[in-house]
Amino acid sequence: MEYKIGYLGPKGTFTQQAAEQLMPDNHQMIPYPSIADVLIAADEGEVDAAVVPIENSIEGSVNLTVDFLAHQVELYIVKEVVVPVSHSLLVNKGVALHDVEVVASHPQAIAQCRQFLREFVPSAITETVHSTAKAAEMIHESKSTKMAAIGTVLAAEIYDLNILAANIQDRTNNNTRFVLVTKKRDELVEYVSTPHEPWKTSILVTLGKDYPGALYEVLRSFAEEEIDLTKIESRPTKKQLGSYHFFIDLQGHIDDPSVQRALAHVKKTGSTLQYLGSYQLLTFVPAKKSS
Ligand SMILES: O=C(O)C(=O)Cc1ccccc1
Repeated sequence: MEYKIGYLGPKGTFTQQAAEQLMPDNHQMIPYPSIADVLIAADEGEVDAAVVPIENSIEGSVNLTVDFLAHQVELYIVKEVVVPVSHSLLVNKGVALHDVEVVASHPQAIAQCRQFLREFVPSAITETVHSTAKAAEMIHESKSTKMAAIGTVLAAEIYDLNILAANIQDRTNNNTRFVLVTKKRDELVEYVSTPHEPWKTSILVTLGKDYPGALYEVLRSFAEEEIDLTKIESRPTKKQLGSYHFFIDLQGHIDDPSVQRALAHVKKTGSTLQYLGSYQLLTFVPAKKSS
């Protein structure tokens, strides 16, 4: 089966590298200019699935992705991969560090390299664009002698740029979680899942009404079933100030009896549940260095 897979483009993003690992066979890989565009494309059936970043070990959730999954589209996570992210500072040939007046990239990439920027290009201003590779493409096309991009080594090759500095992220341990999301949940889960690997489930819980211990009751439902939570994050419901819902990742499959019992209990407390998918983790395989 050949699928159409949308990813946050253009060519040379970290997301493309994640997409190629998540869907390694011969699929049609289609770059989209923003996270919103690729999620809408998957929601409207223009592609079979989309790959987007969802969480970073330094900066936390990619809010745009998380909020889109909650409010804007009906898509399910069917697989995740954690990619070690190493950023490079990319410029047109002949440009030196002291020439750099503007540093462009995805906001998370800029945020992950703050210390480097403050130390080495303290007077440069930053410009945020939809992806790291978009910044690289922009610099190549504009032939700018004042701009640098933060991006991948792959983008340096594709857009014919020099790497002024490598590994510029503030922490060496910089990992990003990417997810494969789709409307064709059952078909794609079957395609990407492997036997004997553990499952995770993502849900969104909205408290029914606010009372002392409401969240505690929700958490107790999982504790009683001895279900391990791997993430809990509150995000505004966007309805009024101070109103939140909770993104919860838990260990187990939605069909596990203990998960079913816990979720039934959550519902009994008056909370509503949105299922975001049960999926497995793909182990990332670093690309072999070309010699
Ligand atoms: O995939 C990319 O290249 C992006 O622009 C998103 C991103 C930014 C920073 C870390 C990982 C992914």
